[in-house]
Amino acid sequence: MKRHYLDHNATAPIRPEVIDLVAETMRHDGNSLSVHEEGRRAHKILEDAREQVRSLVNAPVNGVIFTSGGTESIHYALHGAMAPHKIKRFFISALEHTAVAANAETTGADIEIIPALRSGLVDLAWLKDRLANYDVQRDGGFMVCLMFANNETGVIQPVAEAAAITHEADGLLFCDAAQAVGKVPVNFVMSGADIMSFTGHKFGGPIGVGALVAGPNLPLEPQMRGGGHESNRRAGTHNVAGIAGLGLACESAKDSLARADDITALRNRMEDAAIAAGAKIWGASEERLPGTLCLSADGFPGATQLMTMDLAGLAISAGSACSSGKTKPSHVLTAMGASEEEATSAIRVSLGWNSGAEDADAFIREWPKAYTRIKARAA
Ligand SMILES: Cc1ncc(COP(=O)(O)O)c(C=O)c1O
Repeated sequence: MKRHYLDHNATAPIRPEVIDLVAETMRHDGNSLSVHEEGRRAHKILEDAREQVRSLVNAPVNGVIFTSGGTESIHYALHGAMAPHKIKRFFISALEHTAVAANAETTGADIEIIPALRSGLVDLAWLKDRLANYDVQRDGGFMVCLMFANNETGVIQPVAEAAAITHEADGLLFCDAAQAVGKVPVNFVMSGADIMSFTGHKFGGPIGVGALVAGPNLPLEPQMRGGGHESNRRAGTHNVAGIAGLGLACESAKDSLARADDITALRNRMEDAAIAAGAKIWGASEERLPGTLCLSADGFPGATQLMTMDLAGLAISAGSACSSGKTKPSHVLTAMGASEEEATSAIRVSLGWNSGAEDADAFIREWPKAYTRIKARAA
């Protein structure tokens, strides 16, 4: 049976040209700190990849630090800011990936959750009100954490506005752009974020390689210490092949950005079919990632939907699968005001760089049929 992969937000298939480059680079791997020819070649590969990353997200010169992925970048951003910026409090949007709150908790700083609106946007009015009473001299430094786009609903967040509110009160803004880079235009400078993170495997790069982007003059305490890699900012022998793959994925992603309207049209076709069958869509009133569809289907548990679609040849996800690997009710939908029934009957369908009409058609053929069957059984 032909499989249809509709779970790009969990991880996207790696691009074939990236596999070729990673394999080729591994054959000649050198240590980028070695001064011999092999080392110099590795160094050049890294710096070329850094330029490719910089160009995709408009990062400042010397503003890209390579890491092992999104989770490490989040850890680095939060823990690395603690001492230099005397952080005493994190304001974390209720929509963030679990890695953000989990890493903030281990810093020992206080945490406040910024509520979400039913639309899937963060509640900026809440943040504005809260920061009007915040005094950095009295209360200590703070960081606001707001993702670029949500992994479950795809809703694009008002990062630039949040950054302006944050800076007005002398805080730092960290933006987890893991789901946005390579899918929609991301411009670090225009976003207003002080620190941004992303990961290669969400848009066709290799798993296990990502980046932290920050102005070169923003003090951040290194979290991995040892060798002098990444200009003493992140120790450990470089994953040269993986980084070369990340660079190429950034280059190739420019084509996917050009396909965004096509991907949106495919998503909208699936969405219309789901609505016609009785589904409720999350985040539909806001600007979303082109390929992301999050729906609830009363009486059709997410785990059952996942298994039914899997048997029909479609890979989708249910609940917070992206972050937990489990199908517990999504904290994102719950924060948006979903009832328990709505949250437990939610699934996420996500398209990406290699999705085509046949993938959307498979969903349109299989999902409404399955839901109609479930409803008929319950009647
Ligand atoms: C929004 C978001 N942030 C961070 C991550 C973690 O990235 P990584 O899997 O590279 O550690 C993910 C994906 O799991 C994500 O969706």
